[in-house]
Amino acid sequence: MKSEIKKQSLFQGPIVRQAVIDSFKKLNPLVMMRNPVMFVVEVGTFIILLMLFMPRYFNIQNRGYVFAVFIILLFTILFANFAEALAEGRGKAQADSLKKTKADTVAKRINDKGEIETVSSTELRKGDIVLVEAGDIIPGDGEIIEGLASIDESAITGESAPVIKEAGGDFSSVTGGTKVVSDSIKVRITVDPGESFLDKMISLVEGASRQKTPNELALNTLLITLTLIFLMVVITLIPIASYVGIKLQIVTLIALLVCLIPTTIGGLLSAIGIAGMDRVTRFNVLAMSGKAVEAAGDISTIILDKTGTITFGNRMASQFIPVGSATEEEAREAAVLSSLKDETPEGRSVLELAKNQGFSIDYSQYEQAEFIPFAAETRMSGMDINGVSYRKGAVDAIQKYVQQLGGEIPSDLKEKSDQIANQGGTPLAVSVGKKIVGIIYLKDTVKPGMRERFEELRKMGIKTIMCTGDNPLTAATIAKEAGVDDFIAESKPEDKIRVIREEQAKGNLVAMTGDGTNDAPALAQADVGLAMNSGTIAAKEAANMVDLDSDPTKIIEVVSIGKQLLMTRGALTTFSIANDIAKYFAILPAMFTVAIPQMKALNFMHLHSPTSAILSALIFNAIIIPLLIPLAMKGITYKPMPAVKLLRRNLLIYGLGGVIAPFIGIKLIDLFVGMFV
Ligand SMILES: Nc1ncnc2c1ncn2[C@@H]1O[C@H](COP(=O)(O)OP(=O)(O)OP(=O)(O)O)[C@@H](O)[C@H]1O
Ligand SMILES: [K+]
Ligand SMILES: [Mg+2]
Repeated sequence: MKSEIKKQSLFQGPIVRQAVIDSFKKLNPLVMMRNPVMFVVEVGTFIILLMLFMPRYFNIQNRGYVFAVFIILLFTILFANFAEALAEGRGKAQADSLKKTKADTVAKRINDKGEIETVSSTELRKGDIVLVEAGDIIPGDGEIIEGLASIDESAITGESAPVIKEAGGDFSSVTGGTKVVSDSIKVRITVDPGESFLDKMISLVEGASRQKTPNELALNTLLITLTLIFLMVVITLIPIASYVGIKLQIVTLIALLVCLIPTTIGGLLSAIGIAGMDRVTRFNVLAMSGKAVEAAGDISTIILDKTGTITFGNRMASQFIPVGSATEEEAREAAVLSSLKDETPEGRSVLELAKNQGFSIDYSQYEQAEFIPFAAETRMSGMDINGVSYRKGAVDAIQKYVQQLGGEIPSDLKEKSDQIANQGGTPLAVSVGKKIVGIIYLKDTVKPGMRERFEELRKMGIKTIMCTGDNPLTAATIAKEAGVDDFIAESKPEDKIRVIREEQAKGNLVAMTGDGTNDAPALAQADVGLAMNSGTIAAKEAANMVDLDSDPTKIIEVVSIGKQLLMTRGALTTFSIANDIAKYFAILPAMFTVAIPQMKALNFMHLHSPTSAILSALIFNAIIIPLLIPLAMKGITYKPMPAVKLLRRNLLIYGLGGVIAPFIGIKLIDLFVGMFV
């Protein structure tokens, strides 16, 4: 587990240089149009440029003043462009290093005749089977169909410790570009060229597929409305001014407009969003959309599965316990027979334990048998031979199964399975025909630190629900040990979806973490579906986030980042609008004092001269954007506390701060500008 963020300086040389170049490229009006507030500034700047070229036509006397306004406005736009380019640049740098991983590799494809032919990885198609041996790079995304290998996934996760992947179960998916360190596996390729995980990851961090989120769209509408209102305010000033006998200069009106419209948030808005996505990536979580990250900031319930999420998930058989009149030998033999072709880790661990206990078996006897693979629906697995059925599975499932066949339930079954469940283990009942002969004790352990992590979530006001296919006693024991708020036992895949839908119906946003194919529908239904990279392909496709480190508690960081993103955007919007109001008081008196001496009373800032006042307000308006870039990119620090308290705190800092800051800032700038004008 590693959840500390990868540290990286905000202003790295090459990224900054590229961002400066991009700031100019983004002056293209077609690009600028996507940001209506800054587009208005650009139009104003262009009009002023025309005035500079045709001073006589516009009757310009003070060309120096006009030129100064032009330069300041140009920089206002460039600063906003720089913020966005800088945020984008960090993702592009990461994409470049991923592209290096994506170089073509040689694949050993197995053809219909079972022969191996060497082809380029780019020729592989969905459904192809390849052999990957120790030292080979896995040529494409796929699922292991045979074998077990340790795999170095550092090219994608940055984590150097190899991970074990094996056929069957929840740890069977492999990613193209990673390397087999030991053993050999057969992999069925599951994607066509260009659709691989790495391709998706590159386009994601590059921001190529970035779209405005619902929150951003809503805020944009607000900003456009404000801009239109202020445009009207400024236009109505013209008749008012001429009524009192002042002819307002167009330059001054444009300057006033730019000061009033929310340029600060308009300039930083997209940088905030991009940086939020980038922060998630830095935690080794791939978010498929900004919408998912924002939703994470608002969730109130998290559904987690037990095995592999809260516990380590290497459920290993540790004991065969006979029940009823059966002996331990009978229980062991039945357990083995029900697991002969069970490819899940649980199934293999049964064979392993029996072997270690000195049990041996003649496999050739069972070639005719019909195998029943494990299914989350039935919660059983086994085999049928010569009319006898061998089954193992969840105790309640096996009980129902033998009762249907007319069998009896041994009197000691409940006591013995409860004992295992009370210790947090999973009991699997084993049956031969309609007789239950024993119990397999599957051991699993809760991951360390879970209790603290769930406590953190509780402080954020988020409820945790553990959803497991396991029996209620085991579930209760693990739930208590891990400290989740609630649990649901014996749940099938559709039960997980039902729980999520019920929460959503109450108006709550729900997050779900999972790794298995049986989790896929629920991952898709949840507002935030976080799949483990170690998990199955179905789970990863259904989810809208993938954790490369396969650490389910990462959801906590994702939630924090989501909250931070929403808070940062809210705080800077508040600051920006509060700011604009203050600028009004700097500029308006300056415009009118010449004609109406009484307006002097409003000039409590005692700015040097009307021209200096306007220029100072404009300069403040411009430089506040780069000054706030670090805050926009790093985000406001989030500490778990109730939402109301948080809101009050932020309003105080950014609302009040936003009103006060410009008075101080403009006054200081005026002291300097006043020396020249
Ligand atoms: N290989 C197997 N053969 C028979 N029964 C199994 C096997 N593996 C698990 N079971 C039983 O089926 C139940 C459900 O298993 P499953 O892996 O689907 O759980 P789940 O819904 O993913 O929940 P969790 O992963 O939190 O335990 C288990 O609790 C166990 O009783
Ligand atoms: K402004
Ligand atoms: Mg599971």
